[in-house]
Amino acid sequence: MDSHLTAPNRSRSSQTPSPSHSASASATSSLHKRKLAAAASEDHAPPSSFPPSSFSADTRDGALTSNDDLESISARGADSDSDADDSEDAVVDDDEDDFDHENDSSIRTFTTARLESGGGGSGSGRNTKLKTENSTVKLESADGGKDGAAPGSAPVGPTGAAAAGGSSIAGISTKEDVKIFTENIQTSGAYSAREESLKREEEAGRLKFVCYSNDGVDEHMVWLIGLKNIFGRQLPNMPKEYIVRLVMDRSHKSVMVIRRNQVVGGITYRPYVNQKFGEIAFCAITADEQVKGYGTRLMNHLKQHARDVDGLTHFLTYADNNAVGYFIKQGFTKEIHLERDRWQGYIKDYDGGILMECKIDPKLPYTDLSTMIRRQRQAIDEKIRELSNCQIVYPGIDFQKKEAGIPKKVVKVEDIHGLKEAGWTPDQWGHTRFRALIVSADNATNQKHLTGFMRSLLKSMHDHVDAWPFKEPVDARDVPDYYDIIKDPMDLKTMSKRVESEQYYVTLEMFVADVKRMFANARTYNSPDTIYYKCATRLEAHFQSKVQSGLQSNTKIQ
Ligand SMILES: CC(=O)SCCNC(=O)CCNC(=O)[C@H](O)C(C)(C)COP(=O)(O)OP(=O)(O)OC[C@H]1O[C@@H](n2cnc3c(N)ncnc32)[C@H](O)[C@@H]1OP(=O)(O)O
Repeated sequence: MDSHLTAPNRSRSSQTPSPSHSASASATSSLHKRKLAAAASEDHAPPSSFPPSSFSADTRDGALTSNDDLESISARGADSDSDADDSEDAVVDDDEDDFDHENDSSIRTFTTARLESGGGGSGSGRNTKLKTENSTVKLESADGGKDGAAPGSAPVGPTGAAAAGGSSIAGISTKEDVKIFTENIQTSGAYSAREESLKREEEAGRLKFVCYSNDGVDEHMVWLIGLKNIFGRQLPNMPKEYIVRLVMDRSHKSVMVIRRNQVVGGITYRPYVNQKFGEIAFCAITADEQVKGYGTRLMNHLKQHARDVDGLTHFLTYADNNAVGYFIKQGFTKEIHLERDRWQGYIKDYDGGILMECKIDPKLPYTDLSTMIRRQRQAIDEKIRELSNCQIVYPGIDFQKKEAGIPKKVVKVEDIHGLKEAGWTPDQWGHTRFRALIVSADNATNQKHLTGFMRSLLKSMHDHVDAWPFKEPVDARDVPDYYDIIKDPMDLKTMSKRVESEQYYVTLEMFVADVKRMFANARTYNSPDTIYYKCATRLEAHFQSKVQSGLQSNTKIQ
C-alpha cells in the first residue's frame, strides 16, 4: 500500500550499501541530481501517536500511505499555490515511478553514515552513526529525541518551552529603551525597510511565521502539504515523493510563512541537536511572492528559532547553484568552518548544488535586526554630531556670476559660513601644488604673483602660430552642433577675462584645468586628421613647456 512513496532501489555511484540498505533506501532520481540518502531517516520512525484525521502515517517516518488522503488535504486549500495541479502534485502516482528509473546510472550516492543509519530498518537504528576507517569509527547513539525533534512532538516557541499546539515564532520583544534610540531615526536602507514592513505585517496579524513538524494537527498538516506543494513547484527537478518524505519526516521541522492562513513559503530543515547544527533540506517562496523580502525574514526566523529552541550553532545546506546568491545574502559561505566530525556522515549529499554553511550568531536579534540596525545608525549619527558640526546648516553663498563665470560679488574665503568652524585656517587659502609660486607672506601678493604668471602663459599661447582656433569662443552660427557635443566650452578670451578679474583663478591648478579642457574639447569635436586637432596638440605641448620653464625659473629665483 505504500508503494507510491517507497522508492525502488537505486544504483549508487560511490557507495555500496548493504542489502538491507538497498532495500530500504529511497534514492529517487531527478534532473536535479541530488544524491539522496533519504531512506535513512524515513524508515524507522516510531508510529505516530496522533495521525492526522484525514490521512495516515505508516510506521515509517512520515511516509504517507494514501494518495487519496493527500488529495483530501490539498483539496481543503492547503496553500496558495494549490490548484488542480497541486492536488495532483500531492499524489505521487505510479507514473512517477518513471523518474525512479530515469537516472539510474547517476547521482545516487549515500554517505556511509546515512546508509548505516538507514540500514537498520528499525527505530533503534535511527540516527546511529557508524564511522568507518576513512570516516567514522565510533558508534554514537543519536535518537530522534536528541538529533532532531522528537517524532510527532509539537514545535516549540522561541522561549524553548514546548507548546502543545505548536507556536508562532514571535520576534523578540522590543525593549522600551529602543525608543530612545529610534526616535529621530534617519532614513533606513532597503534591507531594513523591507524587514520593518514585514515586521509590521506580523504585528498586525496579517503575517506569521510558524514552525511545525508532522504532528498530526490538521491545520499544521494542511500547511505542511501547502509547503510541500510550493517546494514541488519551485524545485521542479526534485522528486516530489522525496519532498513529501522529508517534509513529513518527523525528524524534520518546517518554518513556514503564513499569510492570511495560506502558506507563502518555508524552509524544511533537520536539526541535529547533538551536533548543534541543522541541515536545510528545502527552501522556497511561492512564485508570485519572491524577492519581496519573505525569504530573508523566513531565514531570520529560522535562525532565531534554531538557536533559541534547538540550540543550534550552524546551518549547512546544499544550495542550488541558482540560489547561491540568496544564501550568500543570508550569511552563508562556501567555506565550511564547522568541524568535519560534527557533520560528515549526517547530511545528505546532493549533486547540482554547493555545500554552504552559516554560523548562527549567539546574540543577534534575528527577527528584529532592523531595530538593531536603526540603533546602530542612530548611535553612529550621534557620534558624528558629537565630533563634527556637520548637522549645522548655514545659509548659502550667493554664487551669481557675471560673464565668463566670474562671481558678481567677491566672497572672502574667511566669510564663508562654517569654514572656520570646520577647522579651516587662513594659511590654507589658495592651497596649491605649485608652492614655488606662493612664497609671499600675504594673499594679495600671492594672487598678484599668480595673475602675472597666468597672464604670461596666456600671452605666450595667444602669440603662438597654432592659437587661431582658440582665440574666441566657437560661434554656434558657424558650427551649429558644437554646443550639442561640447557642454563645457573654453577659449583663450574667456580665460583672459577670468585672469583679469583676479578673482576667478585662486590657484594655478584652476587655470591649468581650463587650458586642458579647451584642448580636450578640440580633440573631442574634431577628428585627428583635422587642422583643429593638430593645432590643439601642438599648442598644448607649447603650453606645457612654458609652464615647466616658468615654474623652474620661479624656483631658481627663490
Ligand atoms: C537548499 C535549497 O532549497 S536551494 C533552493 C532554493 N530555492 C529556490 O531556488 C526556489 C526558487 N526561489 C525561491 O523560492 C526564492 O527566490 C528564494 C527562497 C531563493 C529567495 O526568497 P525571496 O523571498 O525571493 O528572497 P528575498 O526577497 O528575501 O531576497 C533576498 C535577497 O536575495 C536575492 N535573491 C533572491 N533569490 C535569489 C537567487 N535565486 N539568486 C540570487 N539572489 C537572490 C534578492 O534579490 C534579495 O537581494 P537584496 O537583499 O539585495 O534585495
